[in-house]
Amino acid sequence: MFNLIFPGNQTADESKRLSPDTQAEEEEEDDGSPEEYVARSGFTGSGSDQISFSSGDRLLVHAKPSSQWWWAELRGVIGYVPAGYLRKDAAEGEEEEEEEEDPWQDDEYFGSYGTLRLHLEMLSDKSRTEAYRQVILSNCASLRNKVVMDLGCGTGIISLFCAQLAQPSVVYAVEASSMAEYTRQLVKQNGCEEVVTVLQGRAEEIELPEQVDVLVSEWMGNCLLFEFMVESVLLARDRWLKEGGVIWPSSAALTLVPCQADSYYAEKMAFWERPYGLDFTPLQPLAQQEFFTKPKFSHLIEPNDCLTAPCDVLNLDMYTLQVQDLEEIKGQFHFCVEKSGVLHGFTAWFTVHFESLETGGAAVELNTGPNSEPTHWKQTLFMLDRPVSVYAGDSISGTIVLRRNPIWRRHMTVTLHWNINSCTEDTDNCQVGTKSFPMWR
Ligand SMILES: N=C(N)NCC[C@H]1O[C@@H](n2cnc3c(N)ncnc32)[C@H](O)[C@@H]1O
Repeated sequence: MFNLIFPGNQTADESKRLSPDTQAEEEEEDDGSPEEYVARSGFTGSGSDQISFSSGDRLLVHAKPSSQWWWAELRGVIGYVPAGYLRKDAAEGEEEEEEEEDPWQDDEYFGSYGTLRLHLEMLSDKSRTEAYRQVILSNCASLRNKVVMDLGCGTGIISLFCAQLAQPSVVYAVEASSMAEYTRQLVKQNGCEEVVTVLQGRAEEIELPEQVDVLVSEWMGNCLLFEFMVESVLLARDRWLKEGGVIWPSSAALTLVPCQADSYYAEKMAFWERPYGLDFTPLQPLAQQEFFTKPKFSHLIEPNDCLTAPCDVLNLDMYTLQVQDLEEIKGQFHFCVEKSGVLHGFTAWFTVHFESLETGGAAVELNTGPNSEPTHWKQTLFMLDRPVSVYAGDSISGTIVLRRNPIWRRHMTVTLHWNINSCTEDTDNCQVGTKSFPMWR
């Protein structure tokens, strides 16, 4: 898991990592006059306060209330625009060599996997790590003499499980970060060098000496797709997986549920109502913008926060999924409210399945939802701008769209559209809502 750009609720030690907030502070102090920016790519605004633009449009930026959303003007229309879609327009004659930032942000990304913090977090996650161990254990007989690729092996834990619990002919452990040199030491330290070969490099670029029978990877990010490491897995599948080979995980599902989030709402919004007997409610619009614009990663939803039964909104088949499918993935949902309560938002989590190498063998499942052992991913909470009371029998239906950022290739925007239909016959009130959540650019 990797927090490329930290959400508003980042912890103190994470705040020192480069994030747009830091970049915004580093930009020269502006003198308040609007600045001209050029759109790197087109954007379709959602809601009344965002403006749409096309690639190449010149926008006048009047204010930068946050690192994610700026207040800008285009052809007389003013509204919020996503800062990541804009680049400064070089002044006339000024030779501004704008250092084009890597859209994959690989320096930060692989740089952070070169330290132990994230590997310790992943290895300390027993649910995650034991699930992969169970996959190897339950397929140990079929893995005999097989050629395996472990994509993004990190410290090599999956490769070591393969060598320790089964007898594959070889495991190619591919790792792009500097952790690879330590992974080699761990392989040797555990007497697995006969079976495990560590290759340092990006999976898309390294050369394997042969095709593989099994491609295994732990690629899942927050809300399943964040980091978009899945693209590397699909490219490796197409290039290195034998016809009839097995990919682990074999499938992935994203699950959604309408939920209450009383304590989070109280902590970030209700707090301003009467702090120390004073009325701080004029700050609530700021709180909404700052705390509810982005999803909340690592949210732990209690089962009784769920207002309905959850619903799988996306199902990905790792054998047929194509890289271009990742640009925009749509899902639908229909929930029946089981108990009256307050709809503060929606919570998402994922489940992956590992099919058995033996025909008819049992699949292994890794479920990161509230009814399973917690994992380091926990769940992802999408807070609505305003809570809505809902009643048993109401229905909540709508769509979820995961739209990959056309510029920052590890990021996406999650857009929710919902209709709340009251069940009481005498009122035909149907509340409609929509909100887009940048993750993170
Ligand atoms: N969300 C996750 N599971 N992240 C695990 C990412 C692990 O895979 C490594 N990794 C990610 N993408 C790649 C890639 N294309 N090639 C090789 N290693 C990769 C990364 O350095 C880290 O050790």
